[in-house]
Amino acid sequence: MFSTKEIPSASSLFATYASMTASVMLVRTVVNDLVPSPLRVYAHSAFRHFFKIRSSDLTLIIEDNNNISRNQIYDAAEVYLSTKISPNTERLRICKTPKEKKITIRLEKGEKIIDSFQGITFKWRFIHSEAEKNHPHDMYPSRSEKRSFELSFPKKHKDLVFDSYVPFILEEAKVIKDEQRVLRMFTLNTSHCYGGGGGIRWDSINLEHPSTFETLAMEPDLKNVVMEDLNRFVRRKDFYKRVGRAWKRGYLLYGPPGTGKSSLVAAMANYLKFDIYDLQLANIMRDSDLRRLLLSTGNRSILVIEDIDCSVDLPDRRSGDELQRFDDHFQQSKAPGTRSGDKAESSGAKGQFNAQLTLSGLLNFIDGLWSSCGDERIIIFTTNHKERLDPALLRPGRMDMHIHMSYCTPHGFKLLAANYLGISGEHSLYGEIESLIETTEVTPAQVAGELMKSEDADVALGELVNLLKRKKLEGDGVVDEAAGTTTTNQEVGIKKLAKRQKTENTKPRKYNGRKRTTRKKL
Ligand SMILES: Nc1ncnc2c1ncn2[C@@H]1O[C@H](COP(=O)(O)OP(=O)(O)OP(=O)(O)O)[C@@H](O)[C@H]1O
Ligand SMILES: [Mg+2]
Repeated sequence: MFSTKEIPSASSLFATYASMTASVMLVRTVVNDLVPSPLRVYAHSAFRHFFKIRSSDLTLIIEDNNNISRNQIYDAAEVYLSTKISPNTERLRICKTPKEKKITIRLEKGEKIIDSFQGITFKWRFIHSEAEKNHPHDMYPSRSEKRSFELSFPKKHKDLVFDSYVPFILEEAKVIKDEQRVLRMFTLNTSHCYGGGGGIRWDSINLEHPSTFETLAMEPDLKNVVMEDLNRFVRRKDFYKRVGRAWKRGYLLYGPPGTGKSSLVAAMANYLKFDIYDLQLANIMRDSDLRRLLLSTGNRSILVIEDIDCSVDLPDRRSGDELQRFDDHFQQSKAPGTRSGDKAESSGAKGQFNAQLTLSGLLNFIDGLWSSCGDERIIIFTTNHKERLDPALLRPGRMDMHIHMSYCTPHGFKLLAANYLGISGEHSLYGEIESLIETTEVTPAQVAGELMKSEDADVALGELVNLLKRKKLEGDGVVDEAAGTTTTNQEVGIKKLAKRQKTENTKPRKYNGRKRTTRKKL
């Protein structure tokens, strides 16, 4: 603190400043005259080198692209940092496109985020700048946006950042993106094909099937085996490459109608976050179409062919005349007044005329070109009649896993009761239901149907008891839905055994067009 007396006057301050400036200029003139220029420059830079204040931090610049392709680290950081927004953040950008499930949150320019990883603090800053691009031939300069992140951290952790932190962000972003990903369900659009211009092509809608492994009534051991198999498949990219196999896996789901085959396909898609391509072979007439369609499927997808036993006939290749007749027939069936969507009708027509599509052709293509041109492909066939399938489909290595979806068990029933009625513990009717289920072949779909009849657990379970008793009363037997006949338990056993023996002894007959009146879709 100065006393009033000690405060220097403005004129004395000016005089001091003027004399100092004069001295500095004098020294500079003397040095310039006496010291040669190169030596002067060297001395100057050496002085700056030794006396500059050094930062202990390293800053990495992560730009959004390198002018050719996107920078994966930038994209991952953008996703990762959107989960690290702190209460201090002042400006954010939000967006939601029709195809997105959730609102996307991104940082606004200049915003900072503090993150910590393995006890180390990382400072992130989002930079968004606009630069003018001046090309020699452009009359008007265009503006280009540059987005980047600055990542600052103590220099000594440089290796940790490259070896652990950045890979961690890439992995985390993948998980977050998978969670947010809206799955698509692709089906065939035939409206433009065969004379209508264009060709058969995939159309997609959001896949909003709610089936998951939690909601599936399946024996826990089987469920675990399937989930573990899927996990192993997705994490073994390097393995498949090393052993020279295409990164694909095939599943055959078989069992009576209403046992959850389609639900399992949806559960697998939801679990892996894979899109579904529902290939209705009945709509494909030419190998060339099939090839084009399969090649246009995306990676990380499940290709499903439902009811493989009835959707493909395997005739010998027929003459071109017959193919022409088929095309004519197809055009007629699309004429007004005909039921073009009738599955029985179209499969009958196909069985009669289709000459170009064969199951072995399909399998060869799937084994060959298609499987090797993409990554993370799953193919699933479903059938109610495994014994009717062509041996080519069942030969080792073609379908990696055969999954039998069977009738409801006491465990499956309890899971459905918990899901549909919210019963968490026991119920007075459980004992009776469980013993009835053990001795009656009832599908999970039938059980679910009864449980949906009332929100009142007592009423719904009462309905289920009635159904089970009715089934028992029908001659202590079961309804063999696949055959559409009622048989006794013993006969079912005998019939199954007979079928199996027949299958083992003889080549399965080619089954052409099993007709079903109702068709459940994914
Ligand atoms: N195992 C199951 N767990 C839970 N729900 C099931 C199960 N099986 C069937 N359901 C219920 O029954 C309905 C029909 O099942 P789904 O379509 O999966 O049977 P499916 O085996 O594919 O029959 P289909 O052979 O006729 O195609 C489903 O929407 C689901 O609500
Ligand atoms: Mg099905």
